[in-house]
Amino acid sequence: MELFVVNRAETEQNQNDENEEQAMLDKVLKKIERNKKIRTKQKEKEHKRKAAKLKTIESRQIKRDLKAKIVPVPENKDDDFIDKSVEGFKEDTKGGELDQPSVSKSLNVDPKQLGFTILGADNVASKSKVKRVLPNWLANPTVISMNLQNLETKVSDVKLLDKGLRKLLKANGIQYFFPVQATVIPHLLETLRTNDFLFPMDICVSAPTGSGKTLAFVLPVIQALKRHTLKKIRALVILPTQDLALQVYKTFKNYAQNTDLDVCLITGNHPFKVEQTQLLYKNKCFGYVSKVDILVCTAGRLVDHLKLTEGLDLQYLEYLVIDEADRVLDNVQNDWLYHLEKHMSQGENPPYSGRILNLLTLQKRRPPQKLLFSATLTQDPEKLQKLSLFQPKLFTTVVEGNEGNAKGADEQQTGTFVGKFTTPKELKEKYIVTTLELKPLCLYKFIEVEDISRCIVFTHSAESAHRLAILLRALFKKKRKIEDISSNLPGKNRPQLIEKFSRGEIDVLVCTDALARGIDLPNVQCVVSYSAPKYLKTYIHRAGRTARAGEEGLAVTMLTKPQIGKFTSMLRQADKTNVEELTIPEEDLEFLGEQYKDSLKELKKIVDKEEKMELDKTLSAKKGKRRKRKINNSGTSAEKDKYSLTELKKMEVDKEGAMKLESTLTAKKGKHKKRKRNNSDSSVNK
Ligand SMILES: Nc1ncnc2c1ncn2[C@@H]1O[C@H](COP(=O)(O)OP(=O)(O)OP(=O)(O)O)[C@@H](O)[C@H]1O
Repeated sequence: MELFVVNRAETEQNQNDENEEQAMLDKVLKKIERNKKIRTKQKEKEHKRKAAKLKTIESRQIKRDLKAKIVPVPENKDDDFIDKSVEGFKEDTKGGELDQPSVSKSLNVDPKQLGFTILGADNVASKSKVKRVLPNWLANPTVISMNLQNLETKVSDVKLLDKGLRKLLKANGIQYFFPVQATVIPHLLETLRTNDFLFPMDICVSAPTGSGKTLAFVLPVIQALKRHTLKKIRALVILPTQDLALQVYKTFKNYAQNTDLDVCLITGNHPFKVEQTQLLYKNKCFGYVSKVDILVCTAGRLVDHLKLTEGLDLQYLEYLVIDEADRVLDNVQNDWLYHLEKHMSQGENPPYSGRILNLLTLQKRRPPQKLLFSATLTQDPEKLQKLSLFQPKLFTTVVEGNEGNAKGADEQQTGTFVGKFTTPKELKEKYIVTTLELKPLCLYKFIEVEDISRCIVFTHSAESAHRLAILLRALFKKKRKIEDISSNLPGKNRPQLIEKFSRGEIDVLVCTDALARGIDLPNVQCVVSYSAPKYLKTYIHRAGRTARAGEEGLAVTMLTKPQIGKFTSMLRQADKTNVEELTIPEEDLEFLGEQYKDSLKELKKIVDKEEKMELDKTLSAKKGKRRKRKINNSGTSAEKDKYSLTELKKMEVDKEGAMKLESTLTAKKGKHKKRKRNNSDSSVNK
């Protein structure tokens, strides 16, 4: 029985195993079947995908063939966006129809109907150039003549101009107005008549260097302000550099001499406190009172005063003049416009929220009239937008072709005129090709051969200006008086040097671009760009230091061979295609070899000496600082007082403070002496 039981159990066990095996087998078979199905599906998909790909490639090929022959944009003669000079744009002279390609014809595809460029084509026709669309006021300016030779407008003919000002002009030798003055002055005087009931329209003036832009704003501003006697800052004139601000200040002073108007200059050339006292004073009854009607300043110094001068009030501003406007607007470091607007919005409700200069018109308050001037005025509407110009008007000169025809005339009629940077007609331009090693010698030879006696040389840095001046001095010996001027020079010395050059006491002035803009120096025969200018604007302003006010002048640029291409293409932007090369034969330079070597040695000697002096100076300054620290830490109070007195005197910052300190010191000394005497007397008595 037991055995039977065991056998039965074994057969049952075997049966179970077989079943399990079968189930497993079924499972595997099912899995294989499923995988097979998936694979065939995938294969089908792959097949379909390949077929589709083949189809797209074929269709693309067809499109490409088609595209290669058709013109993408349908004809529209009035469309400014189509640059008709683009290759492929062929006009049928008979019917004005587009040149229909044969393939498109055969495929029965009309490019006019297509009207779009087919993407992905190999032979893509070059894209048509997108033309700038300017605001109407920029596209349709009032064109000013560039001719300073045949002047037509007599000063006495401009009856709108005040008699006193006309007299002063004559006294200064001005009989006729230059074209920019003849156009802008009457316009501003005319708006002055309507200012009381209409908000004044802002103006932008773009005219060549030396064409008399300064008087175009100085005279109307003086005439407008002298009508009322309210002592408030009513005109703010912003300039990019100290030297230029000083020059404009002098012009204002000159023409405001017979009026009650007070002109003030703030550029940082004087201590801050001194400038503050020039601007205003504090009255016990009325608080802060302005001493100024016309404020001439640099943007940076204006920001300092807006932030720190209590009582400075620009709420009564009638004119905001920005000379060299493109340069001033580029001045982002101090963000003068933001600070000015913030200042002008003081007391506004709601408080400052940006663009106050425009908000004023919305709030029906008279905004200051903005007058922008430059020889290279920006035509970037976005930059001008920053100033929130109110119904602006553009006055500009046009580039004249060789035949004397104004090129811009046609464009002006079509409303696409954008103007170009222009230089005076009297300016001659040349370039000299040389190597870096021979450049100074080349310059020397050029000045000598051309017999140039009044010349400005521009270099890229203060250091190179200084070294070039030393080298030229060594080369010329005493034949020419040469000086260098740069921002490294202390503030007071710069105007002195400029004055000296104006008086003719300096023959060659080597400088950096700090002097490139606006500076009006008489009778400059030639301007040399010793370092090639990087930008067209820089070139135009440098060259503009000569050929001013209708005089003749020469601008020479020194180039190395690799610089020629970039220079000529830069000039092409201003339509200058005939600037000639001026050759200085190398043979002429060869026999100067010994002289050049000696001069270089002298340069090295002087530079070494200067560097040593500079080092000594820094060392003594450090010593001074250490001494100061020592005295502050451990010195007696008498020593401290004496030290701070000398420091104050040195700085000339607070003369009153220095005097007070001096008097307390002498009083202390007196007391000390008295005490000593008393002591000795008492000891004698004893
Ligand atoms: N109507 C005029 N007749 C004679 N000379 C003039 C006249 N107007 C201005 N000038 C003189 O022309 C020179 C150049 O004038 P101004 O400095 O105003 O030129 P600008 O256009 O401002 O030049 P820049 O763009 O370089 O600043 C000055 O010496 C000035 O005295």
